[in-house]
Amino acid sequence: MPSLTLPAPAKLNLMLHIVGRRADGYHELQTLFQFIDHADQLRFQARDDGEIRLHSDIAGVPHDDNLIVRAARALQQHASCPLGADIWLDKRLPMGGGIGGGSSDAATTLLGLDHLWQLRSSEDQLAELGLTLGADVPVFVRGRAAFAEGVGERLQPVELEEPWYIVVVPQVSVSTAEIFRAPELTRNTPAITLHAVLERGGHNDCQPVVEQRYPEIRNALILLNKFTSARLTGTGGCVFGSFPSKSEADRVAAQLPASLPGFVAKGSNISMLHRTLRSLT
Ligand SMILES: C[C@](O)(CO)[C@H](O)COP(=O)(O)OP(=O)(O)OC[C@H]1O[C@@H](n2ccc(N)nc2=O)[C@H](O)[C@@H]1O
Ligand SMILES: Nc1ncnc2c1ncn2[C@@H]1O[C@H](COP(=O)(O)OP(=O)(O)OP(=O)(O)O)[C@@H](O)[C@H]1O
Repeated sequence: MPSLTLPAPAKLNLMLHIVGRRADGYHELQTLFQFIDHADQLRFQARDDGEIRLHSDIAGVPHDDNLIVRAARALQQHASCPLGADIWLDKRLPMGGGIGGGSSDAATTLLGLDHLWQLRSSEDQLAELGLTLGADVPVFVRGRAAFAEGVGERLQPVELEEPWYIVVVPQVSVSTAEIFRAPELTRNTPAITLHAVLERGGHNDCQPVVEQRYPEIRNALILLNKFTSARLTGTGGCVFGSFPSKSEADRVAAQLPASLPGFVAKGSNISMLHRTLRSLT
């Protein structure tokens, strides 16, 4: 049976404004997504009996709840595909870190199995299917750095600088739902244009809430701020800062305490997944 190995890279939210709330409770955002070259790895092998089997456990996530399995089944159903898959995951991205690991795994599964099963679904179809799995899945399906509005589904591709980042991983997991439920969260930041974001930057409305509730994350921000302007990604807990070169980023990373693990990765406007898929065709 044919097999395929693909990366599921992380994203950063370079800014994240909350501009309103929908009737269903979901928040309307304006956010700038960029990918980084730091990724989970997934291997897919087709099966002819229609079974979907993920052979790698994630602590605390039952097999059938894993976004990889849910994405595979959603695609199978959408395309009425009789094939199945064995799937192996090498988990390298921290969970609950705000760098989108679960969403990226789901997107890689949609694109990987679409390729392996030769379904030839359109990018629009896969992005729509992805949105049913999570608000961040469509940007990973499309694989281009983007300004996102709505709950993250209205995407405008953007060309950004591609600096090197340090991503610090405080050893706490933040629940996205908890931060969006917080009464003190700012939900009425005035909407701005993409032009204004690119010219003046922005901020992350979740950051004050997370800093107040998680002292470890506040400390990480204080520490990284000594070297560069540090910010929270998504609802946290990862914190990042940018540097003009890998050597600069490595030099600063070497000075961070062992209690604050992290990694250095290059920013990218085209995700590693899409670069890998292009090299296959
Ligand atoms: C914060 C971001 O990471 C920014 O990229 C995303 O908007 C979150 O995306 P995600 O992790 O895919 O989130 P989902 O799994 O769709 O939602 C988790 C929970 O967060 C809340 N949620 C999420 C996204 C959103 N725009 N408004 C919300 O209120 C909802 O309570 C939801 O039940
Ligand atoms: N394949 C998967 N990888 C990681 N988490 C998964 C996966 N499948 C389901 N989950 C569940 O999703 C939760 C969120 O995981 P994820 O790593 O995507 O968080 P995140 O980086 O904070 O995401 P986001 O930036 O989208 O908020 C996990 O705590 C876990 O319960």
